[in-house]
This record gives sequence, structure tokens and C-alpha cells, in this order.
Amino acid sequence: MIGISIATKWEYEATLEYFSIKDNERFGYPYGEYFMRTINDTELVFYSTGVRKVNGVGGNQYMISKFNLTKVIVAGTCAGIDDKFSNLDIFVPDKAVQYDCTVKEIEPFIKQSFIVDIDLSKYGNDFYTGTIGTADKSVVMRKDYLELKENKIIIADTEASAIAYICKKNDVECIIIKGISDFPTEESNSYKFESNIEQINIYLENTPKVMNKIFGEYLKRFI
Ligand SMILES: Nc1ncnc2c1ncn2[C@@H]1O[C@H](CCC(=O)c2cccc(C(=O)O)c2)[C@@H](O)[C@H]1O
Repeated sequence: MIGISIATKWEYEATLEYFSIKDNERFGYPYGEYFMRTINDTELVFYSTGVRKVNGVGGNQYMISKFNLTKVIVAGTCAGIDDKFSNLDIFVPDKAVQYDCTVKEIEPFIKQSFIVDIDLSKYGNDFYTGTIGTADKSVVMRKDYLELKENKIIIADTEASAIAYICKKNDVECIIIKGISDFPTEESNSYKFESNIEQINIYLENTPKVMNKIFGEYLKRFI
């Protein structure tokens, strides 16, 4: 069985809507809820984990153990960092890094032992790829955005690279399919709060569009 890992309630609600899931098909578990679907003769379990690394990892370890998963696909939204790209562009990263694990003033920004390389060779190359950076806080502030850009991170989120890391520990394949929901906007000191609200609203508006694009145009070729 393949697991489809989804972080936020908005992403999961868009998933329920996309697959027309009825109430009696939904089951609870300690990190959120899940439902089953068979697509192209492959059994899939779709589950919400909640946000940030601790929930993403806990939820996925639970599901790997419960259903003996052979593959995990992390599906969801992310921040755009490389400004060559736009909202709703979809990425399948070939490298997943956690960037909040070092004392960056005296250590490298990214710790070598937390880098996960993802072999995509069997899936072709007609998709955007590159490095996804994961940390426990959202990318909202301009200085965080610029630091990620300097370190060649293309997109950023708050779960995926930690999930890829624990999948590797379990010897389970992990594919990340992420669509850009928002770019950290230019904030001025006096408008920090407003800038943040604006970005959240863009995130909320784009979340169902990203999820529909992932399920409609990308999921089948990775299962
Ligand atoms: N900018 C982002 N940085 C990091 N991860 C992002 C971003 N956008 C989307 N994600 C992904 O979606 C989810 C939630 C998104 C989220 O928390 C968010 C989004 C926009 C603004 C704010 C804010 O506080 O102003 C918070 C996370 O689980 C993560 O995997």
C-alpha cells in the first residue's frame, strides 16, 4: 500500500472534495484522519498529519507501521523561493534538506547528515525538480527568504524533508509532490502583521488549486 501524506486541514479538505469522500469513509487516528482509495489497481491511504516536522514525522511513522507502506508520497503546498517560478507551479524535488538543525553562525547552513537524495530516474524528467528546504517555521520574513535563496533552495515547507528522512530510516521510498501556494512578500517594518495576513490569504486561496493540480496531473505517474 502507498501512503499519501497531507499536512494541513485545508489541504486535506481539498483532498476529500477532490475524491468525493463520504463521511463513513473517514477514519480517525492520533495525528488526524485517513481514507482509502484504489487507483490504477494500487491501494492508497490518504492521511492528514497536522503541520510541522513533529506531526509530519509522527503521522508518517504511525502509517508506515500500521499499513506496512511501500512508498510515501508527500502531497501539498509550499513557499516559492526561486523567483523564476510562480504560484501553482508543481515540483518533485530530487533533494530534501532540513535547514534549522545547525547553529548557522558557526556551522554550515545545512547539516550533511540531514540531506536526503531522492532518486527520480524511473519517473522520467518532465517535471520541475530541485531542492526543497524544510524547517519548523513558515517562510514569511524577507531575511529568511533571502537566506534560503542564497543556499540554492527552490521551494520550502514545514514537513517534507523530515518525512523523507524517516522514510529512509524505514527503507520506504519517499516522493514529494509540492505546489507553490505563496511567495514571502516584501514586508516593511510597520506592515509586518498585514504582510503576514496577506500571505496566509494567498495560501488559503491557492491550496485547493494546488491539490487539484497534484491529484489531476501528477499523482498517477508516481504510484
Ligand atoms: N510560506 C510557507 N512557508 C513554509 N511552509 C509553507 C509555506 N506556504 C505553504 N507551506 C506549507 O503549507 C503548510 C501551512 C502554511 C503555513 O503555515 C503558512 C502559509 C503562508 C503564510 C503563513 C504565515 O504564517 O504567514 C503560514 C505547511 O504545512 C507547509 O508545508
